[in-house]
Amino acid sequence: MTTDIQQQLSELQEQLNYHGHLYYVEDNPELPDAEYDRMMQQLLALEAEYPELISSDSPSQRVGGKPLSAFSQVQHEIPMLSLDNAFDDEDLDGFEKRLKDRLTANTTVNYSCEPKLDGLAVSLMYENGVLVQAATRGDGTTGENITQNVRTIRNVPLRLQGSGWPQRLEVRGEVFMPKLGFEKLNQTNEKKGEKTFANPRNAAAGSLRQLDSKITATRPLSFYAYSVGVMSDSFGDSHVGRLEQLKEWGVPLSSEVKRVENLEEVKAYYQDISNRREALPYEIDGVVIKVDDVATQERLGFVARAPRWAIAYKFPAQEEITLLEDVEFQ
Ligand SMILES: NC(=O)c1c(N)nc(OC2CCCC2)nc1O[C@@H]1CCC[C@@H]1O
Repeated sequence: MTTDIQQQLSELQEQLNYHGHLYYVEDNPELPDAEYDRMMQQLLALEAEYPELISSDSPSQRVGGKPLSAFSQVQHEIPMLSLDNAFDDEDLDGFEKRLKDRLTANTTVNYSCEPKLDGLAVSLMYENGVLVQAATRGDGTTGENITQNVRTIRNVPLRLQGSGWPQRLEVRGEVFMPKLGFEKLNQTNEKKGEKTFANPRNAAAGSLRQLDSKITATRPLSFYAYSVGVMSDSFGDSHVGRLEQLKEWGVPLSSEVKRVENLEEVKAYYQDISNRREALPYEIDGVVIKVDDVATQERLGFVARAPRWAIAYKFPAQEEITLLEDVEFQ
């Protein structure tokens, strides 16, 4: 009897995970929402009848249990670093000069170019392909355990897809609130006379810091990966290649991640993203440039808390741009 029910449960979970991935990660659903909801109701009914068969990575388990009294602490096995800043092309030239001085002459260096998402850095730990822990970056060494809240983020896979992932795999990335979701949340809160948020970053931070994950579950949060931390088996020798491998395993990435072959192309990428910044569905405050080759990253290492092999190339603060417009129209 139970095996038959178990068969039915795992098929429903499989279907809901597959269609949930298409909807939340690929933004390309195959199923009408009503059909998806009907299947979820079916799963919930079955699990209510056989609670002993509920598995933690079931799609029905996204919204956590009772509220926490406090967040427990998490020690990051590998520190979560911050980034040095560049503000103009000269700073960028200096970044490349410093790193090339430390490499054998005329080493060609490819770069990974990524939008610098303006949200909160988090760490997702997967064991045997199942999400077992999520933590904030905190001070880089110690963060807060926000697993219950991160599980409510619809594009965060509770279970990795495909196969071949390391037994332990830490995915690092940014939790953010897309601009449209932010606008809707503030309008709703305004109407209800509740507090509104100053910007999507604050809204994301406030939503992740809820002790009651049922509140987090109502907030339009999203997640994009940007690096790998702990891995029990190493994979890939290119940073962009690793990110693409994460995508194969069902982990969402920004579609703007790109490998380029030299600093000129980095500057062109920066200009292109800067031109399209207002049209992007999420807020960014620059682009992140990384040496793509993993072995070269390891050779270059870090200075204090920031890597020698990565830099954030920031846009001028918005108010400066406004001043500039004032000057032009005066
Ligand atoms: N905010 C981002 O989009 C971003 C990114 N695309 N890539 C990285 O790479 C890490 C790994 C190596 C050094 C920093 N970090 C990012 O954000 C960091 C997290 C903490 C401080 C920065 O905001």
